[in-house]
Amino acid sequence: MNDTSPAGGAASLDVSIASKDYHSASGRPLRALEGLRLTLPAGQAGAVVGPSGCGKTTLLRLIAGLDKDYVGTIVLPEHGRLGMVFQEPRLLPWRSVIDNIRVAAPHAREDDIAALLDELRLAEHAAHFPRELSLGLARRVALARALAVKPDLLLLDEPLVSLDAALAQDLREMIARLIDERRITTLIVTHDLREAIALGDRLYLLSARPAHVVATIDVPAPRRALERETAERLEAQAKDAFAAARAGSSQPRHPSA
Ligand SMILES: Nc1ncnc2c1ncn2[C@@H]1O[C@H](COP(=O)(O)OP(=O)(O)OP(=O)(O)O)[C@@H](O)[C@H]1O
Repeated sequence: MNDTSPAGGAASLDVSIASKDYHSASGRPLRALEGLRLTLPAGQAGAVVGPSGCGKTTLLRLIAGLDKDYVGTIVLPEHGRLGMVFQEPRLLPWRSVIDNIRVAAPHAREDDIAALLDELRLAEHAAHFPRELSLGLARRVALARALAVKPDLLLLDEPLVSLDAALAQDLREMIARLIDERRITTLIVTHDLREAIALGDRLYLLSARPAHVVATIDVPAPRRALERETAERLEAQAKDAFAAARAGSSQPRHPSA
């Protein structure tokens, strides 16, 4: 019924999900995704934006191979090594920060781990335990852990949610720099359009549940130098596409940015 596989030479992420149903305790099916297709070119950052409860986390879980109960095909970038950061950092509580990273990436070189800790401003926390970390710090450790495996695909689920504005901006800039420098194919899930525009090279706008892509918008490069005017234009364009989808004219389209 489904197929999740590393690409045989192709480097992009290709997702084609005919349907994903959940089954409630009463046995009534709940359709989370239907006819959802997206392609993310290698080395790019894609941002999946959609209303609360539309199926964003479900989509990430399918791509990560954590849930295989769906109808469709998912082709991962070559080699298919995944790094994932969940909304909750999910660190091992009995391990220090550096050991959390070592356990997840046993083949990582110590100097690569040290460089990651430096880049994420975690060096002074290397010996700390998760209970000693704020949510913002724990997210950074989770990100370091995901990057330490040198993923072919990085999956980020609402990386900035529940952080105050200053911390969110700080982490957003760190993520943008890391994925730009390392050219990691990255898929970010968010409910926040501005966050998506700040982090994504390409935006995938999802409909309400059952989710499908109602529009794909390319963010003009270079993303980091995006002018406020351009960002505002993209935001308006995305809002129009969401409104059109809600009004029922939700034909998939690819407006030029
Ligand atoms: N294990 C499950 N069993 C039954 N229903 C589920 C399960 N997981 C998710 N759902 C339902 O599937 C739908 C999509 O959920 P999902 O968490 O993927 O949405 P989301 O867009 O990530 O939501 P949010 O923005 O609130 O994080 C929701 O209606 C949710 O209640």
